[in-house]
Amino acid sequence: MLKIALPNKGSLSEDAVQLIREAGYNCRRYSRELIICDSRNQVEFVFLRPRDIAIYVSKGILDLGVTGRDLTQDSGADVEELLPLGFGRSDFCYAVPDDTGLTPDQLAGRRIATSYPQLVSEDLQRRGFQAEIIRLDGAVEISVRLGVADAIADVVQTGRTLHAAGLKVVGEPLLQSEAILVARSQAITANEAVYLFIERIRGIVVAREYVMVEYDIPEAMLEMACVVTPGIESPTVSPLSKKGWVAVKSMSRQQDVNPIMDRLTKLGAKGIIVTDIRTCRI
Ligand SMILES: Nc1ncnc2c1ncn2[C@@H]1O[C@H](COP(=O)(O)OP(=O)(O)OP(=O)(O)O)[C@@H](O)[C@H]1O
Ligand SMILES: O=P(O)(O)OC[C@H]1O[C@H](OP(=O)(O)OP(=O)(O)O)[C@H](O)[C@@H]1O
Ligand SMILES: [Mg+2]
Repeated sequence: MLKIALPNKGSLSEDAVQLIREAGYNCRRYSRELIICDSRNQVEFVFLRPRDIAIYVSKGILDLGVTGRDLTQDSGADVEELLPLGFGRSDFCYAVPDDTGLTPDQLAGRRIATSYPQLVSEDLQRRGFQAEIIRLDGAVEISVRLGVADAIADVVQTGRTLHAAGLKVVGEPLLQSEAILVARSQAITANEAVYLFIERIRGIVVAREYVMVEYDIPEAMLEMACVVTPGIESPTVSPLSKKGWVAVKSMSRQQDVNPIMDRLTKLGAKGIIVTDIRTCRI
C-alpha cells in the first residue's frame, strides 16, 4: 500500500486535503486521526507536521509527501520535488524595521530571527559573512520590537503581518515557495501506483490553471481566432448549421481569459462561453 504524508495543521493542511480529495482519494479526517486508509485506492494517508514530512520521506518510511518547498529545503532532507501544487505560495524574505536603511548585505554580525535557520545560514554563506541566527518557532515578526533581533527572515504572503509589526521587506526573496509533492527520488515514479497518483494530482493542478473557452465565429476569421485560442495541441473546430460559421473549443489559461474574450469579440465571435475544468490529462 502506498504511504503518503499530508500536513496535519498549518497553512497547507486544508488545501492539501482538498486537492487530494478532488483527485478522487479519501483522505478526509473527521477528528484527530493520524492515519486514514483509502482501501479502494490502496493508499494510506499519514498526517504529520509539515516540517517533518520531508524527513520521513527521505528515510523511505513514507513514499510521497505534501509539504512546503521552504520547509523541505530548510530540513536539509534528501528528497526530490516531483510536482509543484499551486497553493501555499509565499516568498521567504529578510525584513527590517521600516525606519532603518539596513540591506541584506549589511546584516553581518547582526541578530536575525527566523523559523528557517538552515535557509538563512545558506544565504549568509552565499553572501560571505556571518550573523547570529535566533531560531524561533513562530510569530517571528514581533521579535524585533521585543529587542531579540535586528532583522528577521520569514514567510511573506500578503505582507500584512510584516506591516503590522512595523517591518519592511529588504532585498530579493531568498526563496519562492509553494506546496510541493516530494519523494525520496525520481525513480519512485516508475512504480505504477505512484505514477497514477501523480497523474491524478497533476490533472487537478493543471485543470485549476485552465478554463474551456467555446465560441462561434465566421469561418473567414477562424485563422486569427486560432491565434487567440491556440489550445494545447490545437483548438477543436466543428461545423455549424449556419453557413460560413464554425464552432471553436479550446483550453486557455484562466488568468488570460478576459483579454481573450475581448479579442474574440473584436474578431466577431458570438456566444462565447467559459467553463471551469474539473480535471484533465494534457
Ligand atoms: N500566510 C501564508 N501564506 C501562504 N503560505 C504560508 C503562509 N504561512 C505559512 N505558509 C507556508 O506554510 C508552510 C508552513 O507551514 P507550518 O504549518 O509550519 O506553519 P504555519 O502555516 O505558519 O502554521 P502554524 O500556525 O502552525 O505556525 C510553509 O511552506 C510556508 O511557506
Ligand atoms: O504576509 P502575510 O499574509 O501576513 O502572511 C505571512 C505570515 O503568515 C504566517 O504566519 P502564521 O499566521 O502561520 O503565524 P506564525 O508566524 O506563528 O507561524 C507566516 O509565518 C507569516 O508570519
Ligand atoms: Mg506559522
